[in-house]
Amino acid sequence: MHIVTTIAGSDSGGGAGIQADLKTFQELDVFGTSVITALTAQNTQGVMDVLPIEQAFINKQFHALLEDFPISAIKTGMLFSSDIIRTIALAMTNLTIPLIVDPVMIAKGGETLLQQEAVEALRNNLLPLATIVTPNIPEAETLTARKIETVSDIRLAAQSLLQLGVQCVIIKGGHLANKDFAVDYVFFKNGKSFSMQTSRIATKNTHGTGCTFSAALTAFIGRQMPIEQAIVEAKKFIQLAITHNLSIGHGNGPTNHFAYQKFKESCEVTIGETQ
Ligand SMILES: Nc1ncnc2c1ncn2[C@@H]1O[C@H](COP(=O)(O)OP(=O)(O)OP(=O)(O)O)[C@@H](O)[C@H]1O
Ligand SMILES: Cc1ncc(COP(=O)(O)O)c(N)n1
Repeated sequence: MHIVTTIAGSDSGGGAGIQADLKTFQELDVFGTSVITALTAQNTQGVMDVLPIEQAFINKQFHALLEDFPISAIKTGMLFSSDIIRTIALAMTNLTIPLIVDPVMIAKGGETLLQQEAVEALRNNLLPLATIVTPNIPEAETLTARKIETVSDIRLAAQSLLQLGVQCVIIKGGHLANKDFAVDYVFFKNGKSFSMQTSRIATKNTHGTGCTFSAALTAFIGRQMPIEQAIVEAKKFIQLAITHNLSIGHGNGPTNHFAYQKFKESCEVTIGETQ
């Protein structure tokens, strides 16, 4: 059994954060473990409050796992503060476990999940240790201090992130003006790149899409799947989870983690160039 870890915030509403990650891990046959960085009082309508966990206790959770389990992949989600980021980065130094960093910054409702002052720590302390980083367009803009409006801007932003030492950058194109397709752009350190296109699902139930995508990627990487295949399978997982989204709650409902196992054979991802 492959064992993977999510280092993220708890979403009491169950659609994002630790809860989305563990549901995804379960569906993909890996054993999920967790380090909780913050509690959120949250539902499909928004984040009411955030309670960060003390650094020393985050450290204890992480070391409890490292001492007992042969972890095969780790992901990070909501990290909230520069202190928490530095704690995780320090614990990750000298580990050779693949690290997937989802640079969560702002919730769908606009609430802060990463303090402004923590962006530098994310760039300087954690990204150099990352195997894969998965920003959406606003996150990539914040991390690179560049405006992104075209595919050529995406390429420049990815190059700037690769220069920090990240092995692979996936920029999720959900915020580009494209009503028909959801296109993500993948860039590797060795210069290779490709795009992944699926049909855009018209739904408001997209709570936790970023968390679920990066958790699926972590599960496939943890299962030792080759990285390019893992990225495409994770795109299939999130496409099916959004297609079969759940209308629960009064706001932005969650995605459906059960859909992939049922429908994976029928999901098409079109691979293209990044021009
Ligand atoms: N409506 C949608 N239909 C199909 N895929 C989507 C949709 N919304 C997001 N995705 C995909 O879900 C994955 C996670 O996207 P994520 O939500 O983190 O980023 P985004 O789409 O760029 O931003 P946001 O959803 O915050 O507008 C990506 O693969 C993205 O392309
Ligand atoms: C605890 C927590 N972590 C992350 C998100 C972001 O969710 P999304 O995946 O929709 O960007 C969230 N709303 N809450």
